Amino acid sequence: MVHISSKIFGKIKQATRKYLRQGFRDNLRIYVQGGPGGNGYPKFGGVGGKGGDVIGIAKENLTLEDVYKSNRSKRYIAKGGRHSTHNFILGPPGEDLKFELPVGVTLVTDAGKNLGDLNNPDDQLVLAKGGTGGHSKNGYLGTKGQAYPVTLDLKLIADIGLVGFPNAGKSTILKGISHAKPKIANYPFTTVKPNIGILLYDDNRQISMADLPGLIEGAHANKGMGHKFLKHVERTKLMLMVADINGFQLGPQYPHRSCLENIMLLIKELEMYNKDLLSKPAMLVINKMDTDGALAKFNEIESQLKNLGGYFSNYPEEQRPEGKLKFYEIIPISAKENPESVKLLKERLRKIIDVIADEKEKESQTDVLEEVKSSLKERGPVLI
Ligand SMILES: Nc1nc2c(ncn2[C@@H]2O[C@H](COP(=O)(O)OP(=O)(O)OP(=O)(O)O)[C@@H](O)[C@H]2O)c(=O)[nH]1
Repeated sequence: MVHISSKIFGKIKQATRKYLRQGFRDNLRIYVQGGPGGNGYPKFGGVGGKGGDVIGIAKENLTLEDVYKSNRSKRYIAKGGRHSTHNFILGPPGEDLKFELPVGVTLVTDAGKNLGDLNNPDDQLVLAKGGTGGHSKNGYLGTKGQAYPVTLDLKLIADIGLVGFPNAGKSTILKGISHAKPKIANYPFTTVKPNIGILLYDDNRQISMADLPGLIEGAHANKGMGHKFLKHVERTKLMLMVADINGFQLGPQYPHRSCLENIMLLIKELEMYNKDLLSKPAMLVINKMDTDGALAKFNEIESQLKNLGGYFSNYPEEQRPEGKLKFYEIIPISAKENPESVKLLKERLRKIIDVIADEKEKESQTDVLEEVKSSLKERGPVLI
């Protein structure tokens, strides 16, 4: 998309968002090393103690900045196992090194091996295993523990992620929809905290919504930055795409793009990052319906909105997305001037999130059923 956008928008001066200037840390590279195993004691067939493991434990309300500040050396080295001696034939194991990490981190080694995710509080993950103790089968020499640099990559976990070009009204929607006293989620994103809101419903149901502003803006403004934020969309249950009915123009020197063109660019942007994003549940909001001529514009494009594929086919291949993004619903609103429309949006979001949850539930039930069926096929009685 970077190149597509630059074709369309030309070279764009970087616009830095406030929280980007504040230096929000969403990844951190550390070094982990399991403790070495202790040596065995050949004379008595003694076994050396196992080296300690390095273990990460997920904790809420923690940021990667906190992790960094608590250990600026960024080295996590577990204790070695003790050697076997004539007093301790079985050498005592080395102590594990446990430390806390924010909920939502993925841990990847430099070689690209994914060690796993910490998605829920108190989840634990062994980042580096300690070495085994020396014994008769390994010449009584303890082995080294695993050791490598690991990158902690923090992904936002929210039910809904707002996706859109700058100025479309994402922040206004977030503020309006979680208005009164917006409950700011307990997410470990100190610097982006104001961009995550909770939608509270009468029955106390809560749905979290994240404004991911750097997302698209960054993708076309400078290489990498937009993609850096696009990763947060991956974990949301629903993408809420927001487009201004009047379209978007980055500045007087750039061409004006219509609402439909913006939608196409956004979809292409998502596709270029990860085409799997297009199979995520999505909903489209057309904002600023209070502005002059908005209703006429909406009526004009309504049929095309329902058949985006047909509309995109008017554009050259390199500009239009290859895949399709299916919107559950398309809702025109005015985030600023029409609280009723925002209320309606809030209700529809609840419905859709519930439908998605039901579908997931059915899927997991089908999975279990399939598992049971296949295990019966292998081991169960043959029914004649
Ligand atoms: N007329 C009108 N203006 C709106 C509406 N919603 C938002 N705005 C205005 O549009 C401008 C941009 O709104 P934001 O909510 O900051 O948009 P955003 O998508 O978060 O923009 P970035 O922060 O640049 O990503 C502000 O001046 C808002 O007051 C609307 O429904 N109608």
